[in-house]
Amino acid sequence: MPLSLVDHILKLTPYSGMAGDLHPWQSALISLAIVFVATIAAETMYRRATRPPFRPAGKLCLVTGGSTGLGKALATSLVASGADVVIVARRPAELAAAVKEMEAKKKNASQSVVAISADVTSKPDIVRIFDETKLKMNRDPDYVFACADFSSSWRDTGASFPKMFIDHDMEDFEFLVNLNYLGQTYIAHQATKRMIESNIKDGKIVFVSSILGLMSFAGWSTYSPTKYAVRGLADTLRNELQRYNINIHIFYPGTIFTPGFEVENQTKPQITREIEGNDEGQTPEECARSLIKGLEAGQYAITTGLLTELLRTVGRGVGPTNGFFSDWIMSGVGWIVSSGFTFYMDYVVRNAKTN
Ligand SMILES: NC(=O)C1=CN([C@@H]2O[C@H](COP(=O)(O)OP(=O)(O)OC[C@H]3O[C@@H](n4cnc5c(N)ncnc54)[C@H](OP(=O)(O)O)[C@@H]3O)[C@@H](O)[C@H]2O)C=CC1
Ligand SMILES: CCCCCCCCCCCCCCCC(=O)[C@@H](N)CO
Repeated sequence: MPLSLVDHILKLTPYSGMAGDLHPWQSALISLAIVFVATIAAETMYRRATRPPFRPAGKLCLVTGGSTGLGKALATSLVASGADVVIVARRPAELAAAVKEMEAKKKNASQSVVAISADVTSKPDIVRIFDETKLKMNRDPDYVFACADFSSSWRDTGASFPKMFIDHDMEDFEFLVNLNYLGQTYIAHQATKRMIESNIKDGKIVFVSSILGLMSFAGWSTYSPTKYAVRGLADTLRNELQRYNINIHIFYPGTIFTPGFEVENQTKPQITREIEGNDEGQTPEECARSLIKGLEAGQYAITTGLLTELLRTVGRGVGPTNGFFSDWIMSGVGWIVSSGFTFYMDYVVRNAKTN
């Protein structure tokens, strides 16, 4: 029998004695394994060569919602890695306290940490955020992180979340679209303009969605749709802004133990609590670390653990994977698990004694 390609390769190895003895099936299987390993190696090399760089040292980072919770943990970590940071939120006292904490984390004395009090739902404020940044820092931001959220802010609006659909006022829906969806849209829009104007190289805009941008259930009728919407925007801009060398990322955290989380728990229906109880949760610092790890790996869609990984891969739609084969395998598991979730969530809702 003529020698197969595998036999020729075997002859180059310490197993050269086996050349010619292989069954055609064995040859075929070994060939497949070789192709598989070579493809994964090529993919890994290609990803490394093309991944958008994340090097915060010396960069100007703008973090909305940077005074508490995830935004604050993230901004603090950016300061610790040598970045200049601007944090944006409304309440001046929280901003000042956060800046003070961050000052202590600076790597070198020349770094600046600045706070801007502004409302991301106000169009004039959006422009002012970038004008003030330029005035105070003398340049436009390299990286923009859109972390501002409703959670700690509903107290002064009268709106409250989460609730059952029928218990909401119509204004509640409008409020969250303005803050969670339009707030991130406006920030990204203005950031894009400034980055193009200033010819920023490898600029970054990071959107913050949620596990509730990948799945939803009872209690989240106002919030979850805005987090799905953020994904629609991120998917669009990831494609469109490549022309300007602006890299887009979207983050899907699960439960984070933040001030916002405490506030939302005040109105959280029992059903919502019960379903959410399956999520372990993270501290803001752990969550910020997950985000940074994903940025370092150059991932477009970044998650925080197995649960969000399963949902990300099973619901990818059309967009980049974080690994062609690994995501494929993960999505197979996700396919089964997400069907289980559906039965479970419906069971909880149908059998609940009260809302
Ligand atoms: N906590 C959780 O369980 C989860 C949170 N997320 C997401 O993570 C992000 C951060 O959440 P989290 O850390 O819990 O939020 P927090 O409520 O702890 O912090 C919210 C931040 O946003 C600021 N903010 C609120 N409204 C506005 C506004 N109109 N203009 C400017 N700044 C504003 C707040 O300051 P101020 O009120 O002074 O303006 C504060 O700095 C959000 O996008 C949230 O949706 C995702 C998954 C889970
Ligand atoms: C087989 C049975 C398993 C059932 C699994 C169901 C798991 C669901 C976990 C959902 C966690 C929701 C976190 C909300 C995060 C968020 O965005 C809010 N905190 C808003 O701030």
